[in-house]
Amino acid sequence: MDSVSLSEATVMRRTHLGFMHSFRQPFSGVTISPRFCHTKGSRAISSNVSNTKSQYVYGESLAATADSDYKMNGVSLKNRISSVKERLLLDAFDDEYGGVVVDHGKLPSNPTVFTSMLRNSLSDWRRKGKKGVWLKLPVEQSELVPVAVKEGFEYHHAEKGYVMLTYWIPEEEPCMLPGNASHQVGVGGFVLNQYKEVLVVQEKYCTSSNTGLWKLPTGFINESEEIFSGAVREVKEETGVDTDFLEVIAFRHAHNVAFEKSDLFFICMLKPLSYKIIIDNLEIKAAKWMPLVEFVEQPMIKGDKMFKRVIEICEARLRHRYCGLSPHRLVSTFDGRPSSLYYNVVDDDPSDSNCTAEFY
Ligand SMILES: NC(=O)c1ccc[n+]([C@@H]2O[C@H](COP(=O)([O-])OP(=O)(O)OC[C@H]3O[C@@H](n4cnc5c(N)ncnc54)[C@H](O)[C@@H]3O)[C@@H](O)[C@H]2O)c1
Repeated sequence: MDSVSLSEATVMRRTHLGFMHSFRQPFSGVTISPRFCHTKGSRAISSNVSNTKSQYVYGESLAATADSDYKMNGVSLKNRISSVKERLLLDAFDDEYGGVVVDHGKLPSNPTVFTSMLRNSLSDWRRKGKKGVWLKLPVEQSELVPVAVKEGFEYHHAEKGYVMLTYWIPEEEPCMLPGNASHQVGVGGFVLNQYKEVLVVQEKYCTSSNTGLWKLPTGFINESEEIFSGAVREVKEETGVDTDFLEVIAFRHAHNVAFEKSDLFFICMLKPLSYKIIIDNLEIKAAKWMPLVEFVEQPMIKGDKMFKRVIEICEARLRHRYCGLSPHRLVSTFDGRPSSLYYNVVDDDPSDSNCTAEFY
């Protein structure tokens, strides 16, 4: 109990006595800590209040009194009572699907208090017909995870700083909560210079069958990063070469790639803006400009259906016989978010087409 705050201790004792029973205790018999009674914009109930007004009790009879907006020391008792009751429930926001999102910034630190508040909240949400519950538990409060799991919550996803758990309340309806993100998103840069040389790397860590292979620079895009800027960043990080994004030439969709996750791999055509190579020693063993014909002749590229096809597509693009997808920034009124729509030719506006863009 040493890390339990006064307010949490109060909740714990109530829990022990029984929820409604403790509510029926007269003011004089209940220790109310200033923090427990504190509401936004009003002062805490002081101990002399409880002595003076000891005839008023929690529960239905007090609620009746509170409804008439009885005042103690000039402060509305009605507000105070609802504040005390709310403190026994977890703070949560409604979501647009009839569910609730628990405010992780206001979680109690003590697992016993959390157990009680979670149970009360689940009953309350069930009574109100709520559906899905989202509970984000920060890593600093990881001791609350087993409590939530014991109450029936399931893991949804985790990041470095938290684990997200969910609970589906309606027993008669199938769970409609969406699953965790199902894909990782990768990018590869096809960068060609004026001598028809392609920018290639040898990876430091790769399967034995790929040892010695000269390949396109590849990597993963970061959270909230655009495909076009992720490709430019990856090429810069691995080779030191600055580029301009031109087009998405093709993308590959594969499954069960990393811990059962699927993989979207966008092959991007980039225009070189610099030529000097400075490799990233952590990831890359070597990098160079390699004649395209030599690159294609590598047995691993020649024998790989996907890479062979990718090179064919890139060559067709060089001859203006093929057109990739270029990003167009727009805001959709559907969700109000700025986003990138990738497309190629717009028939009635040839200037919008990127098929004429040069590569170097
Ligand atoms: N590498 C290829 O030859 C190749 C071929 C086809 C498609 N792709 C696509 O390229 C995209 C990126 O793949 P990639 O092969 O460049 O990524 P990768 O697996 O090489 O990972 C990128 C970097 O992340 C780090 N990393 C990844 N997993 C790690 C781990 N378990 N421990 C420590 N460090 C780790 C390493 O620094 C690594 O260089 C994917 O979409 C993939 O499908 C790559």
